[in-house]
Amino acid sequence: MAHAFAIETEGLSKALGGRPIVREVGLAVPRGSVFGFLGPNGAGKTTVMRLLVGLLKPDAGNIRLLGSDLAENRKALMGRIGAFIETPGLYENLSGRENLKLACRLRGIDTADISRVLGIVAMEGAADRRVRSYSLGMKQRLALARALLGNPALLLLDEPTNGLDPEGIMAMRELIRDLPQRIDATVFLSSHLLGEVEEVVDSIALLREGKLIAQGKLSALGSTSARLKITVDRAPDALALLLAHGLRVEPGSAANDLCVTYDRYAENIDPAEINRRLVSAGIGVSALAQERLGLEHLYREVMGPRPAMEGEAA
Ligand SMILES: Nc1ncnc2c1ncn2[C@@H]1O[C@H](COP(=O)(O)OP(=O)(O)OP(=O)(O)O)[C@@H](O)[C@H]1O
Repeated sequence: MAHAFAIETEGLSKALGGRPIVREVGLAVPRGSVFGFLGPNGAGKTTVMRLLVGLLKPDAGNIRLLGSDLAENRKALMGRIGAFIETPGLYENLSGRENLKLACRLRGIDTADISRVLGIVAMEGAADRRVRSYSLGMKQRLALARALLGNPALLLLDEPTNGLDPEGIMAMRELIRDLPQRIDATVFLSSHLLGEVEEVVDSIALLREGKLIAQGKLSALGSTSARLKITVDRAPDALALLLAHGLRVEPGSAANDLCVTYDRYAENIDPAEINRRLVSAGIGVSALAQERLGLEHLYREVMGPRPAMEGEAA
């Protein structure tokens, strides 16, 4: 049956140790998307993942995966979902291939699928070595291969680049970016690092303190804020003039620069009109550039300032 969403939750809530950890989360993950589930450490991302694969039972709310209710169809659904949550959980004394064979046996998957998934994660060459000798990046790739066994329609990846070195992060990122072309699946991916997912996902949800605070297509979410950078010959006069017109304007990084920040959808800001106003007040305008503020800006706005590091001034 066709369904628009690979994951849909409604009022999903869970308390752990007497503390509410997941609070009325309503996720809507479009089918076929690469979806980034973002939030700072401790926001509750792993707990949501564990609820989605049935490792935890919700206190309240519903979960629909691939169009079916998880509580009613858990067994059938688990055969269509690949997941990699928290640690890779591999047998160190077995080779990569043996780990995959074992996973096939446990899940009733034909072992003929092993060469396909090894090919996707580019691990054919190392498949017969013991996992003990693998780098963390290789272990993560093998864990991804295991999640891909049986050609799942939904793939849940919890912080797949956690603990990897920059090279490992790059390799995993490229792998995830290419997944939609290689497999016909929805990919739901959690991370606490925005920069890490920004290039690979098409939609995101932001979680803070167990609550969903934004959700939608990256293009829509990331591009609503915009900035107009203006270079003038009399910055203080220009600043006063634009403030008097009710614009959100502040001095820019250089002495002759001003920055106007606005919402592209909510506010109708016309750069040509601003230029005319400045020029007719006798202010020379030498440059006027419009730039969209990326997801980084939204993330900071929604998530609040980055907490000060140890030894850093507050
Ligand atoms: N079994 C548990 N009992 C009590 N509290 C728990 C339990 N499991 C998790 N928590 C708490 O729930 C909160 C959310 O944890 P969770 O691991 O879901 O966050 P996260 O967003 O995945 O963070 P991280 O990126 O650090 O993994 C944390 O404050 C954690 O200490």
